[in-house]
Amino acid sequence: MPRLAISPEFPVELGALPQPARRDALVSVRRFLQNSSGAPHPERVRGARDDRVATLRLADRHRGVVVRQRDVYWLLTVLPDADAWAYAQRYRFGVNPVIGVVEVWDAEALEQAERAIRRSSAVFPARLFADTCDSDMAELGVDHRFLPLVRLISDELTLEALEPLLPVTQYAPLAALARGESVATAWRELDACRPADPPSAADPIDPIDPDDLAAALRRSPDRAVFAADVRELNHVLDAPGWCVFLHPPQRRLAYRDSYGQPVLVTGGAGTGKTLTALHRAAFLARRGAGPVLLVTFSQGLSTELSARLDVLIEDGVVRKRIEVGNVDRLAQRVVAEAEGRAPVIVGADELAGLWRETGSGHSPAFLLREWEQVILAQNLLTLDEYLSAPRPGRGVALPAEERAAVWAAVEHVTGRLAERGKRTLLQLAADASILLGQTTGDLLEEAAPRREPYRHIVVDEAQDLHPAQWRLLRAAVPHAPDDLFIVGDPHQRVLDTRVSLASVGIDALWHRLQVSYRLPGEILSWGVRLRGGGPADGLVAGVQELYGFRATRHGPHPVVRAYDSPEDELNGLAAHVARWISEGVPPGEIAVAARTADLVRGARAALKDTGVRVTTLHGMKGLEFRRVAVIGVADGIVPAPDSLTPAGEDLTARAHDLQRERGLLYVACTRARELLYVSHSGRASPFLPV
Ligand SMILES: Nc1ncnc2c1ncn2[C@@H]1O[C@H](COP(=O)(O)OP(=O)(O)OP(=O)(O)O)[C@@H](O)[C@H]1O
Repeated sequence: MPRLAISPEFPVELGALPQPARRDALVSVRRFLQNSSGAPHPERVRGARDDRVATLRLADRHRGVVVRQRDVYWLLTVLPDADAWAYAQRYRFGVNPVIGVVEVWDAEALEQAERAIRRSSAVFPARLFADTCDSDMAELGVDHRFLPLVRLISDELTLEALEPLLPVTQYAPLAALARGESVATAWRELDACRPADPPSAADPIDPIDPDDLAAALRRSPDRAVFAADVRELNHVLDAPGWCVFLHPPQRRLAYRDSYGQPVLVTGGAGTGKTLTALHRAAFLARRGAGPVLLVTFSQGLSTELSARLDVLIEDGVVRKRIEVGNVDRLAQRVVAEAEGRAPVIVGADELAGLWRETGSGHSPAFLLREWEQVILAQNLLTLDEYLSAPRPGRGVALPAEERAAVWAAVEHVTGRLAERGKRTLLQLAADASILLGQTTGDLLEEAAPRREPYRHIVVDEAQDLHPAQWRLLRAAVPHAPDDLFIVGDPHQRVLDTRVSLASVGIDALWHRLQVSYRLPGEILSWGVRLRGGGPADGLVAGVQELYGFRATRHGPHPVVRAYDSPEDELNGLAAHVARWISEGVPPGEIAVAARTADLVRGARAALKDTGVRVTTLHGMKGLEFRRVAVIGVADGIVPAPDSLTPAGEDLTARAHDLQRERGLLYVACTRARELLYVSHSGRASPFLPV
């Protein structure tokens, strides 16, 4: 019986075939797997650069391309006959001698490039890799057949031009050397291409045989998934690619056997943080050590994540072990269970009224911020604690007598809330963490009943959680291996909270994802300029840069359109969206976002009956679409003037507000997988890159 491995491209190419070719190809692949009668035979390809390559006739005028070694067949693609033969002749396949994963070479294009490089090397004597000796090259896994060409490369641009023709395992270490990095750094670039942790002395694996393609395929789950039977084959072919083929850094993080301490994964927009979190939750649930909570920002996002888990996890019993929700819901449940009834949350207007009653001389917004960002954030319980507490992020010094007045105001408000039986959401989180932190039963009894409701918590969109919410999460899971797996991006913060995990008692191991698989380079670099490219704080101690954040493909540049009036702008939007739909983009893959509710209403009216999603900038968080339009990106709208602290009141707070508004626009603009359209009428928002 043949052993069949499927590449990530195959299900995509199969899905793109017209019927009935698609149906016939599917039947042929099943027959091939089962070796049943009528199964296609491998046919050699004349002129193939790799003599292990063959084609399988899968449907009328359509062929699959396979690489064969012994009984293993790696099914790469399915194409019309002529294209399949051309594909089969073009590529060769190898094994990285250092990390043992498969390598795909665009051999035909490389031969052409080699001729050009030889010609230019006769003219330009410079050699980019003159300082790296052959043994270092071997240590970096540089292919011995490729090395003579590497030696002729004269500059970085030539190397960059070769990137699409080379396996990433060859390009990444060479690119690091070309940037002037050390051999050790270049080796780390290669190491990052491993889909699993390197073998340890305690757990050695078979040594790497560069001729053993089948073993290399088993080490390359991002390039090949083995299907043992028709059920597994159907899963690989039917499930979305993200369920089956994780990129190596994502897989390493999601499927590490165990972490001895909490883990934090940060990364730019579209680097696969949410996917990694979903796979980690699925992995932990399959292991079955106890209930898993997957926490995200909003109710809307948790519905989205729930639906994706349903797709990812086929086994209903495993799926049931994961609860998806947001922190507010968790807090509500814990408090409701303890108090026997649902807690009542105070409305924003009522709360502002209570602050006004205090007559403290500060605005309700100032008092609320002081309460949430200083007092609740640090869990300050007495005036003395408050008097001596630092006030990070607050630009106006508060002398002792003013602090006493603020404290009195807070006591007034909390007192009135208590009388009315109401709380804010942050108070609720604080109450819930206290309830979970209380010991129960006899303290002398060794096996006191545990209060933590979960064995594992996985957190998505972590950048916007408040310290009170972190304390609740910490209290909801016991200190044990694999307790907390946290993903987030401080550059996408849309709330005021800036908390380092260490400050809330979470000592996390920090990993980074750097490659955006969502964004084309053009949207990514425009977005980085919009975001300011500068560092952001939060989650880790100190700041994080966007440096190193990169894309894997190209696309159109973002379109920025200026209109004379808001009416023209809406007409322009309607015309663009109509064109996109006429180009065949499904309306569900288009989103329109704006800063204000008025603009959202206007856009909804202009796009009535199109089926396109229209939402606020906040509503775009965590989502993804093929095409995105962000409208009303004008001065006076973005940043929203009434969300900014007056400069006269607190300059630092104002600077933070501006960062938050910038982050919000950045989040909305980085939802586009394919095309981004931004418009304004009147003067452009000061955030837009020039
Ligand atoms: N392994 C993968 N297979 C297929 N697609 C992927 C993979 N990794 C990332 N992508 C693409 O990138 C997108 C981004 O993934 P994900 O939503 O997990 O990123 P993120 O880092 O959480 O993004 P953000 O922070 O911007 O919300 C996916 O929806 C998908 O289009």
